[in-house]
This record gives sequence, structure tokens and C-alpha cells, in this order.
Amino acid sequence: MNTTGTPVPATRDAAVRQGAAVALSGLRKHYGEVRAVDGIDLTIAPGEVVALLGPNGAGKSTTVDMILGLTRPDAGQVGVFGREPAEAIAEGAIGAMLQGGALLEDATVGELVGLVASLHRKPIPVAEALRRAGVEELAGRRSTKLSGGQKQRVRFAIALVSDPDLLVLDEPTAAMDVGSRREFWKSMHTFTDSGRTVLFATHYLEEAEEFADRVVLMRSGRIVADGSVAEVRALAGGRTLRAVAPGATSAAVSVLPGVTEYEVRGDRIAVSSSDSDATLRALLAAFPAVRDIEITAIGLEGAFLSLTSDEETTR
Ligand SMILES: Nc1ncnc2c1ncn2[C@@H]1O[C@H](COP(=O)(O)OP(=O)(O)OP(=O)(O)O)[C@@H](O)[C@H]1O
Repeated sequence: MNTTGTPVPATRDAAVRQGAAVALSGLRKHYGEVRAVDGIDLTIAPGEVVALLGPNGAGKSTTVDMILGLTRPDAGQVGVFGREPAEAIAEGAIGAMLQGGALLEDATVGELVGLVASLHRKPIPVAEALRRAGVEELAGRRSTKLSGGQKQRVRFAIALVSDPDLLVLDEPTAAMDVGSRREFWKSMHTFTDSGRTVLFATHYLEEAEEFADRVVLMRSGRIVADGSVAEVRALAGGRTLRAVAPGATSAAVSVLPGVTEYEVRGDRIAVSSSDSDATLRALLAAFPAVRDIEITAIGLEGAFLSLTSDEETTR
């Protein structure tokens, strides 16, 4: 677990950093008064699947653009497999899928993917890239005749065709329906099963929860949480406990151990607790008639809201 201002975790120490898939240090990009990216450090080890989460304007796309060498940082450094982004891209080590990246209008899907393949030294066969992205049947179709979700899958084929070690995806499934999204993640599993690295920015928490090994939460250009899904959830305050507790008062509930927030309405209580076991024991001792007890883990959504909703005070 790593939160703002804490050192890089021991498992991603200097040795890992050297062979890191992605190493960002002190990265900063300001647009006038807007601190799009405000000093982030991030090391991604080869083989990790990392979700970059954050509300609109958190700085996810700007970070992705700097990793891809599309935007030059004001300060700090970007390393991709120990190289400059441009170098790593020229070598075909990075595949990218960006929000709304343009597709050549006059070309068919097959020609388009073939064109990108021809720019790389060791591409996979075009048919293979189309198959992996689930767009084989669209090979002869012009890009102007594609739906939004189909375009995204073609962009995925383009990202795969250089046979990259790292895939960087900015909201890859934004225009896809539920079925396409499922298919997309199935293809991604095939890609990551071979030990390759993925960094994807998303608004879909369930995708981060299901697919990522690690979640990096951004807010206002900074990293506010970094860890496994379980760790990020825990960071946001543990569990919610609800019960009917006859005789409970706000004063009594507020002093139960572990309680971070509480609400008392008549006999009904709802508390957020950082230690629900301790809260429950004390609750039972104080109110033996307590009943209908319900304890739920805070979802990633709850964690996301709690970690990203505070007003940024330093901006
Ligand atoms: N080229 C630019 N010129 C000026 N401001 C910019 C530019 N690009 C981004 N910004 C600003 O920088 C901040 C971060 O934007 P960014 O697109 O990186 O956020 P994001 O987390 O990707 O958001 P979203 O989820 O909406 O895509 C925003 O306030 C945005 O308005």
C-alpha cells in the first residue's frame, strides 16, 4: 500500500525500478493554473495489471499521454522499460489505445491494422491481431462504417499488432456495450496471461475490481491511494454496520470503538467502522437487545467516493 507522500513500497524498490515496465518520478504537467498532474511517482513492475482511477479531470489522460510521449512533462521523468517513451514506442514495446484516436477514413480495418503492422519491426500477423481483438469479420469494412464499440476494438487490434510488452489504454471500453466489454476483457486476459503489463484508465470501478491487480487512485493531479483492490477499500474506512438497537443514542453510538461515522434514527443505527469486530462486540455489550445486525464491506465504489470527494485545499 502506498498513499500520497509515503515511500515507494519495498517490493518495488530500486532493483524493480531498474527493470520497471513504467517508472514515473516527480512527474508534473500544468496548464496555466490547472495542475493536471502535480508531482506523481509511480513504478509498475513487468506483469502488473494496473487500473488508473479517478474522477473527471483527475489527470489520468495527461499521465497516460506523458507515458506515451505525446505530452512533454514540465518536470519529472518517465521511463518505459528503462527507456524514453519515444524509444520504447519506436521499438514496438508499447501498444496504446486512446480515447477517440482517429482512424484513417478511406482504409478498411484490415488495411489499417496492416499499415500499423508495417511500421513495426516484429509485428504479429494482421489476421492474428484482428482475431485477438474480435474484429476478424470487420476486416473488409471501412472505418467510417463502424459503430463506436467496433472502432474501439479496431483500436485494440492496432494496439496489439506490434506485439507490445506494455499496453496503455485510456478508457478502452467507454463506447462498448456489455457483451463487447466482456469480450474485450477476455482478449485482455489472453494478453496478460503471457506475463505482459497493462495500465488502463477507467471510470468503471467494476472493471478495476475484476481485472486489475492493483488500483492507483488519482485526484487533482495526485495519487491518493495505491494498492490492491482490497487495500484501497480498507483505506477508505472498512465496513458498514447496520442494526436495530433499542435504546441506542447518538452519544452512546459515537463512542463505540472503530466508529468513523454514524447515524441514529429511532432504534435504527448505521455506522462506518474501521474495526467492525470491535464495534460489534461493544455494541452487543452495551445494547444486549440489538437485532437485525448487518455488516457489509465498503465496495470499491465507496472507497472511490470517499477518497476522491474531499475538496482539494492546496489548489
Ligand atoms: N491541453 C490542455 N489544455 C488545458 N488544460 C488541459 C489540457 N489537457 C488537460 N487539461 C486539464 O487538465 C486536467 C486533467 O485532465 P485529464 O484529461 O488528464 O483528466 P482525466 O482524469 O483524464 O479526466 P477524464 O476522466 O474526464 O478523462 C483537467 O482539468 C483538464 O481540463
